[in-house]
Amino acid sequence: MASSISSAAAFALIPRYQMTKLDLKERCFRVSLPRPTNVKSFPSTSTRAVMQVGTTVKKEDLLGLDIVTETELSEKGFWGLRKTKLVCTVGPACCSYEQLERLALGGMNVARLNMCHNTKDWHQDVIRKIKKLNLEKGFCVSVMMDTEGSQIHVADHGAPTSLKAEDGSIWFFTTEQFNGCRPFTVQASYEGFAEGIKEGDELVVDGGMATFEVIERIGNDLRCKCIDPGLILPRAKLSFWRDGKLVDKHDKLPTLSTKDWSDIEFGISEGVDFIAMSFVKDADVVRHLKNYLSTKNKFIKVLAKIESLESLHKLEEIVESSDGIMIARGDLGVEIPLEQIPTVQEQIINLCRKLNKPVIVASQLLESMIEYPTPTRAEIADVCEAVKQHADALMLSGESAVGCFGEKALSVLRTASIRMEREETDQVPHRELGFSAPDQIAEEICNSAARMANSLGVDAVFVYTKHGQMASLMSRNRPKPPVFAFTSEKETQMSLNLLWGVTPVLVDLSDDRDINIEKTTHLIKSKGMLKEGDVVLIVSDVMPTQGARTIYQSLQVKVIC
Ligand SMILES: Nc1ncnc2c1ncn2[C@@H]1O[C@H](COP(=O)(O)OP(=O)(O)OP(=O)(O)O)[C@@H](O)[C@H]1O
Ligand SMILES: CC(=O)C(=O)O
Ligand SMILES: [K+]
Ligand SMILES: [Mg+2]
Repeated sequence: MASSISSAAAFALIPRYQMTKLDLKERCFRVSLPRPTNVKSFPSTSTRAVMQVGTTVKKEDLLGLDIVTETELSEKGFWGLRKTKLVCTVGPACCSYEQLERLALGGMNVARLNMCHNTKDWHQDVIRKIKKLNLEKGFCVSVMMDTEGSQIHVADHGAPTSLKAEDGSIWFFTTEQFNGCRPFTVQASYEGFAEGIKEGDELVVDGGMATFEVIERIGNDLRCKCIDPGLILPRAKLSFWRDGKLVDKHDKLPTLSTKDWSDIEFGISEGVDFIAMSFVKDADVVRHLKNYLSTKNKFIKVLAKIESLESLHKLEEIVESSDGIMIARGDLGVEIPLEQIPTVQEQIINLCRKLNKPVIVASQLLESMIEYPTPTRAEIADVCEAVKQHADALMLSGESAVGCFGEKALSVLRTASIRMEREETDQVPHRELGFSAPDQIAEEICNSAARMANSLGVDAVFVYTKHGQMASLMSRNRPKPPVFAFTSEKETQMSLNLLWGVTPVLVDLSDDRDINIEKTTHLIKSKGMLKEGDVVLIVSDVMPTQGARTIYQSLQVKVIC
């Protein structure tokens, strides 16, 4: 894009902080330019990527950097890198090798597989395609498995795609299994769904898509009258309300069902990077899964999904016990009033910043793009608000899984989040996001490092890390320059894919900090990504095995020569 507009016009469009960089460094075409207003928004991924679908890369060309970052760096320089990470749900609309490749090129950092849908064979096929793309084409896309969990929903029984409930119509909600369609009858997924439910309670479909009043309970079944007409979609979620309060039924349901455990075994054997646990109730269940994984594959990260009222009551312990959080606004909106979601989202993100856990904002970010090629203005505002609130990652659900414009939706997420990141960097002075206790050396180093990186205007931060701890502490502080996290652990590289502003780089690190710095600087310089006079801030948690020095976490500023 830089070459398509004159340098004078380009200069006028560069935000303030980038102008400073230009003055200092005279590198106008290495600076990424914001989109001018007269250019059509949201280009398709295929027109912007230099790396074309179908190209195979030579391994020795990669330097442990993934191909998408390398292309972006060579086009736009350090300051042009996107920082917010993007998660795409894979479904029938994007599961071929070519479609997955296009999503990877479009910036997908993590592919999510929802075990609620489709067969194990289908999921296995997708996981293997992603791993093949990583291996053969130089991508670095992590795989997240999302458990089905136990929830009460309309069973999949091959009925028409949706049922229409008219005002005053009488419906029968049953647990009896049947195939096909029975008039005015809905099959519920869970045997005990009517337990404890009384006449006069309200049955709400999908958080308000339609509402019924319970008029009679007959054994396990309910006879209900529609009091707010609407649609009952396949797998619609069912919740009960009494006197304006949710009747909580999750306490009777296991967080990990027998099917979930079998899916987890499958995920372990297929080598997924993240397991997102649906309907987490408390920290115990998160610890239980983490303990189990520690005996099988300790590198798999456990993400707790916040999607029930109960999880909000135990938020702090859940965040603390997990490796990261997903704000699953779809189901959360079934359990709390919709108008509370923006505030709850902000509170969860703040807590994740405080406890240093990556957080994904999920569901309905660009819902209208399932059907339409452009997003609504409100959707863009939602995406920007999530970035502003300091989310690490944004997620596409139906938009990519079943939507007609999945690749475009990804491009919209990318463009909107980059724009918001720039405005934030430009306008907001450095804010202390990291908290640290007096004895937390690593935290204190990273808090200071972020402050220094911003005030010195360094070109990049290099972190040398074994398990990603220092990289996450740097990311938490939202430094303005990009963070390159060098690690020799493949698993660490994959888990860093969810961290805001962190580009993981796989290299063979030694225990000697100086050798590591020398080697990686040389590699990056040889690719033309660093030049003489560039300033790099260096943070390391790679511990020397010999020598008497005990302070192994270190901070250093280096001018490239
Ligand atoms: N693997 C898949 N196969 C078929 N359809 C899928 C698949 N994954 C997602 N979908 C479709 O995409 C839609 C949105 O996907 P997503 O998994 O985000 O939503 P969800 O089912 O509401 O999530 P959750 O059940 O975790 O709350 C689903 O309703 C489903 O129709
Ligand atoms: C993503 C998810 O599970 C939800 O929004 O409910
Ligand atoms: K799920
Ligand atoms: Mg959910």
